[in-house]
Amino acid sequence: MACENNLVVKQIIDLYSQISNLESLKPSKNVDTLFGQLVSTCLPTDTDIDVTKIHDEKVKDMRSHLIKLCGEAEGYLEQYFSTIIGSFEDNPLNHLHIFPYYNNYLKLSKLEFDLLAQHTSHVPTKIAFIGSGPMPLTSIVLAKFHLPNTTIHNFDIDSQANTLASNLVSRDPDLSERMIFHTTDVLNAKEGLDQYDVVFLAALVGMDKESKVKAIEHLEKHMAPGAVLMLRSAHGLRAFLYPIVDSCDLKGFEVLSIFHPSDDVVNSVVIARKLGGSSEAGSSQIERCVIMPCNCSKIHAIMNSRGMKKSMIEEFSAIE
Ligand SMILES: C[S@@+](CC[C@H](N)C(=O)[O-])C[C@H]1O[C@@H](n2cnc3c(N)ncnc32)[C@H](O)[C@@H]1O
Repeated sequence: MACENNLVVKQIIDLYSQISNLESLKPSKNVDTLFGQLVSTCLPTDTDIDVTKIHDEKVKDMRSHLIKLCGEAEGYLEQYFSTIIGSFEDNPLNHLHIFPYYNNYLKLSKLEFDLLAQHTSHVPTKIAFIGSGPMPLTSIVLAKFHLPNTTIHNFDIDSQANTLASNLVSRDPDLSERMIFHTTDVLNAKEGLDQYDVVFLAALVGMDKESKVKAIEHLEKHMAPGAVLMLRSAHGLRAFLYPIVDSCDLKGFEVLSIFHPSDDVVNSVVIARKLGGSSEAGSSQIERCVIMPCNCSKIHAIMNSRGMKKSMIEEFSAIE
């Protein structure tokens, strides 16, 4: 059945028309309800919906506009809660649980940390997070719970986002030292990008394929050979909320793995390594993988050891 006739897609189109008619995307009962319904409509993973196979131009245009609306609303939501949490007299980091999606970030950051640990042999000393936002929860969770000796440089195009974010960590004796903020468009960040062991690229940096690839190409040009790039993508219905990063978008990188969660962590995670690193073994595999066509991935459906429902992990290796 054509995807656009799918009942769930029809529900998404209906929610899109309500959201796109909203006066404002700033948090309110109505905005929260609509986006809550949208997220829960897009969460199920037991569908065979592949947005890349949608041919109806209207649905394709709807999807690209909906992704932008979601990004705008996410920015307002972070701004709103960062202002509230930052206004506490004591350490604002004691109140992060007030943010409605805090638990999702705890799970997403743990997932990203686990993938990082699986593919790197040493603890990163310096990480860059591109698109950190007014609520830099990924950086905060990584620094607080997983990487106690790592410095995280947060880059955001929006100076107000950085003002709110640095206020959040300013009264924390540890993170006020290890969280640094830079206001710049990623495309203008050149010097120094080669000093990071790991670079994260937020889902909202590059809201369409063209700008996402532009950001990736820029990072490929300035990152150190062998450094790791962590990106966020989307799979199935969740690709109505966030842009997809394909292995083909990552020229100059070895794609190590793509993880599609099946719980309420919305984003898929992509981990890649910039070519030209030192490990011999890796380089031979790197060449094979980069030269191989995009479908060089083998999809393994695995029962996740943590008892989650079947998740999807794509390990990249040369086709036998
Ligand atoms: C809302 S945050 C989401 C990230 C989330 N706070 C986290 O911890 O994973 C995404 C941020 O990306 C920033 N952004 C978008 N495009 C960018 C660009 N080209 N360069 C730098 N930052 C960008 C936006 O200003 C926004 O604050």
